[in-house]
Amino acid sequence: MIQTTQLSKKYGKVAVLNIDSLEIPTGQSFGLVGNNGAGKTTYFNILLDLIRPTTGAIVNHDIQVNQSEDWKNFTGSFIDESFLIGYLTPEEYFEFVGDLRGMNKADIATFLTQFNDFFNEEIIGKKKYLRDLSKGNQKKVGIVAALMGNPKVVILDEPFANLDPTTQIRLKTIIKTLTENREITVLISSHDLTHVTEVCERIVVLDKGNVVKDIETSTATLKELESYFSV
Ligand SMILES: Nc1ncnc2c1ncn2[C@@H]1O[C@H](COP(=O)(O)OP(=O)(O)OP(=O)(O)O)[C@@H](O)[C@H]1O
Repeated sequence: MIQTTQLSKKYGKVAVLNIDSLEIPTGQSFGLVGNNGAGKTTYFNILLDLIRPTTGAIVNHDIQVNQSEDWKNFTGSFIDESFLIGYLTPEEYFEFVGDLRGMNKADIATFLTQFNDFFNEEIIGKKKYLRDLSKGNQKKVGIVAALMGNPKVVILDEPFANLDPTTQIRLKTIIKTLTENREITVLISSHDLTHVTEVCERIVVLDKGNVVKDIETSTATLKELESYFSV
């Protein structure tokens, strides 16, 4: 369970996030949508203790994220390319992250074979530094690294952006597989309403930092969101 209580973030006098209460049960696939500047990344950054809230707190599986780092052992995330290390190759980066996650070389090799299709022969064995990969290929590395070491919580900020259509479809399969046993909590932000409604069982809409919709995904959700955003 991820519990958010009386959370706010202000820059100067400008409030960019204001969430009174939000509970994300364990095993839920949770989608966060909202227009540019709505506060999605701010929420994820607070959840990952990358920025401090002005008020309130987020508790990830009983650990208040800005009071202990223990949540890092079971939380995988990819927000943006600042999570990568540009002067490493993908293999070196996966070894680095895998090592942090308690995986040995054999574990890492076995883990990576699941993603052969997702990588589409563009990641492994190319002898390229991460900084020289295309934006989409950097994203593939970041997403896969976020899944290393059997995390209980996975947080992905706009995972579909910059990916080609084939890879987007493969990513949807990966996310659905990840969430099918309902043990892993997956949080995704997206501007792609079709993808997010397909992979998330719950969608929260942020507008100027406020929760304006909290929907259990159904066949009507995509239309509801499209009509909300077309106003
Ligand atoms: N360091 C900062 N100083 C001032 N304002 C900031 C700072 N960081 C973020 N903001 C503001 O906070 C608001 C929320 O930004 P955030 O990145 O969370 O939105 P978002 O929903 O992720 O948007 P997008 O869809 O464009 O990625 C924006 O108005 C942004 O300009």
